Amino acid sequence: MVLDAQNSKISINGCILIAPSELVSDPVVSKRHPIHHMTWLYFLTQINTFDVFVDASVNCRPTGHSSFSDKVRVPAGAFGHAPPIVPRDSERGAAPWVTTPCAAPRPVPAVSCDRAPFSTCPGTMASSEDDGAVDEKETNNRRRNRGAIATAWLTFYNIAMTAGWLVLAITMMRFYLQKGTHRGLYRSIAKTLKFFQTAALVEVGHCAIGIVRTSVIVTGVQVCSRIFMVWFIASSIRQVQSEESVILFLVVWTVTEISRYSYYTFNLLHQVPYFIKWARYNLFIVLYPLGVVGELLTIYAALPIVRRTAMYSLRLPNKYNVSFDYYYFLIIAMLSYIPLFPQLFFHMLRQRRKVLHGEVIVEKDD
Ligand SMILES: CCCCCCCCCCCCC[C@@H](O)CC(=O)SCCNC(=O)CCNC(=O)[C@H](O)C(C)(C)COP(=O)(O)OP(=O)(O)OC[C@H]1O[C@@H](n2cnc3c(N)ncnc32)[C@H](O)[C@@H]1OP(=O)(O)O
Repeated sequence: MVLDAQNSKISINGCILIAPSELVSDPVVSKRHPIHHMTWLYFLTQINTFDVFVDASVNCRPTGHSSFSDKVRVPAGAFGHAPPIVPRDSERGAAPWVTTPCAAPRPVPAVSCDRAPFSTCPGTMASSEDDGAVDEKETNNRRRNRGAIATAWLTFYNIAMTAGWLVLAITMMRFYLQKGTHRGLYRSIAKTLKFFQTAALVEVGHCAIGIVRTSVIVTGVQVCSRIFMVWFIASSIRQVQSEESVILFLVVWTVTEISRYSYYTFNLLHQVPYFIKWARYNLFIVLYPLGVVGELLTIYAALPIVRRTAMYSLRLPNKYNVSFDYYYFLIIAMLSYIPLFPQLFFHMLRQRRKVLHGEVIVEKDD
């Protein structure tokens, strides 16, 4: 990929993306942040505000929309200091790319954001003469657009969750140091764990109302699978509580959540210590598989108990005339890790590339 700051061009895979002339002639675009505004332009395109032209004369891969059927990655470091914007699925326009130069670009609306009212919105363009001031203004715009109440709530939520998981970590360490065994450890933390893990349901709401830019589905799968582990396995089946696998996923979750929520907190305050960012976006590479192993081994250990006791199962005949076998449900739950876990893991790998390597990753829906 080639960035041509002077001519406001981004060339990806040999295809050159050119800004509509209105934007190129904008003094801010042409003099100050040409490439930065190309990012805006690019994403505005995703919400159908502009056309972006792909110069078909330049050795483009297959013409038409399919020329961008792969991922298009743009290193965000090239766009100045403003953080990259990744559009949510719903914002990716149906056919934003054109492969031949069009007629005049559509007029630029004053505010071009069609996102949820609290969301970060790339709607305004800075016009200050000073580079730093321009970036500052844009950062402030993003902050303002999320809304002070939403930011205050997220900060409170993340601090509370960091504190909760720290309490869990300290309780577990103290228990182990005092008793020298993991037996009984789960019971000592069960209430706190249930409270803080269940509170994570709020995060699905954050995504749904658009105050954080994460998919509801990804967050929903992650949070619900954890809640299921806590309420319907570890807390319901006492016999599994002393399994080593329970301790494995508890330790893994605790380390993950302390680094995750503290990262979010510092991120909201715009002061992230590097080691926290590093921990958030590297530890999961080891912790995620370990967590999955812990969870699966625990469910596996629960299977014979569930079969013996027929817990949470409904046998026919009954007044509802339905049958449900929790044993088979657990087997299906275990199998569902096969398609679902890779999705979460690769989502995190993409987040990692975005945050640590400054790549904006846009996946074409088609
Ligand atoms: C009911 C029957 C169930 C049957 C079972 C089904 C099985 C399914 C398989 C599931 C396997 C799960 C295994 C798992 O439980 C094991 C483990 O967790 S092991 C530990 C390792 N795990 C992890 O590291 C994942 C931890 N979880 C997460 O990271 C999130 O939940 C996840 C949704 C996976 C990813 O988070 P997100 O998409 O939000 O990524 P980022 O953290 O990079 O954030 C993106 C941007 O959003 C901002 N953000 C997000 N949340 C907040 C917040 N609370 N406050 C403020 N800001 C937030 C974040 O800052 C990013 O913003 P920006 O782009 O501006 O930087």
